[in-house]
Amino acid sequence: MCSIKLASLYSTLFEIGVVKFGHFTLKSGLQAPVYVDLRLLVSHPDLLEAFATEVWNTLKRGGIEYDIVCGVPYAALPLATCVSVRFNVPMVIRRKEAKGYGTKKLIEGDYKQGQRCIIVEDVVTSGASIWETVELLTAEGLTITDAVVLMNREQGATKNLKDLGITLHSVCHLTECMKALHQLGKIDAETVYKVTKFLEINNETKIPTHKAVTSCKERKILSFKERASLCQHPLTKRIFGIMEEKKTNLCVAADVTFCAKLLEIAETVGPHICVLKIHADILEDFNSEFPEKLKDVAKKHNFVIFEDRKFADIGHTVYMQYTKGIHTIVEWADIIDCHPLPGPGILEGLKQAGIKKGRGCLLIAQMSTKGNLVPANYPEATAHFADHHRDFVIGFIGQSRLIPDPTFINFTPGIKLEESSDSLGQQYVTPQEAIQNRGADVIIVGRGITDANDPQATAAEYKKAGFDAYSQLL
Ligand SMILES: O=c1ccn([C@@H]2O[C@H](COP(=O)(O)O)[C@@H](O)[C@H]2O)c(=O)[nH]1
Repeated sequence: MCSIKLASLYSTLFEIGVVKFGHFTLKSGLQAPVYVDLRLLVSHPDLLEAFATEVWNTLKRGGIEYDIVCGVPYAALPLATCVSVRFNVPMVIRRKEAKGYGTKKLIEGDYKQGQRCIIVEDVVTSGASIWETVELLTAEGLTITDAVVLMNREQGATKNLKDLGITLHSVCHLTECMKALHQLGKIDAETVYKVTKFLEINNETKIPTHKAVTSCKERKILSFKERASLCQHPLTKRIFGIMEEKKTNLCVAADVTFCAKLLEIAETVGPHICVLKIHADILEDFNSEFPEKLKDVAKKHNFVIFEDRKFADIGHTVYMQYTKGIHTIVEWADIIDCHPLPGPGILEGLKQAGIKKGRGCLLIAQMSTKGNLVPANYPEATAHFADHHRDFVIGFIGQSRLIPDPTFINFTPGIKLEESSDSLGQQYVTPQEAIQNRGADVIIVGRGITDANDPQATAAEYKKAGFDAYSQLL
């Protein structure tokens, strides 16, 4: 049972449209029957102040001591500001991006190393945004052990943050709010049932691990030349050699539907790339002469060919998909990729055909798309898998570096010069973000280059951005 005071606050939240019931898509891509939009609080200063007082009381009841507050940008900034002003606690502001001029600070405000900071958040699902803020403030020397949230959706954040050493204090819980609204006659039993079921099924959302598992600070960054010298697999050695010689870590994804167009792109971007990635199955006029023509261009411009087939079946089937049919991929693709999901059999099947031809395989550890279902522990399991198949696995496709081993190549798709997304869930980060913060070695760029007015000049631009980003780490 919640207090009368909280019940009346819940009722007001419902009246002003902060808590809504219906069909919503969350930031993670998950479809939910309930949505909490606390950004609306800024239009109700009395309510904002009432909740700031509840935040303060929650921390007081928990006996939490702190010197500074910091709101998770941007939605929790008004709440943190209100706590700061109302209770006279100094505040710092975390910027989402460093300023490109002046001090280039990521945190605004005065603070000293070792000061205790409390993180203030409006709503939590997995706790990812709180954790991002904790990581950043900790790197700046602040001490963080606790966070406080206004509305806990009860979908895993408390446990996720506890596992990371952060105690989460919650002013309101979604189930409690829903029960209060039902008792007050604001919502019906069916809505309560739907939301309860949704929360039961989705109570273990994870903090996505898109940041490099092994950060650049923790591993020594080697030049591509040094990495080539360490490799056992001839193909990995060759790719690092090309990267060093051509000063490029750019892979172009030529997703076009006619062979002539693909060959034209290969000619145009060839001088700027180390790898050309294709999807042979989208070529409407694929024919037996095409692979030979593509191999000639690859030889001329010194790049390797990657067929992004994303194999995902049992060993016997993938062996046939790799070697038979109209594409006979094994005959011309230096690199292929597969999902490790089916288990070791998939690699055994591909290896039977690929090893003797000196081919290599990338394991798909993470996807770049919004709402993808890759579980949090999948990338680590993929890394383990790679370790046991070094004779064929040459690296990973993913959004973060999985293991520091410099003999694996990390390819990252979802790259554009500006952070953005497409209408079908693709999410883009910049070459700098992918390489410097997420540990990518090779950036995969598709439409950013192929749809540009001048693909050659744009490829040169991406080549420079990617190579500079890596060189700055050395
Ligand atoms: O997680 C993944 C895995 C593969 N891709 C592939 O990369 C390119 C990206 O093309 P853009 O035009 O730059 O979006 C495309 O061929 C995908 O099949 C990926 O995007 N995400």
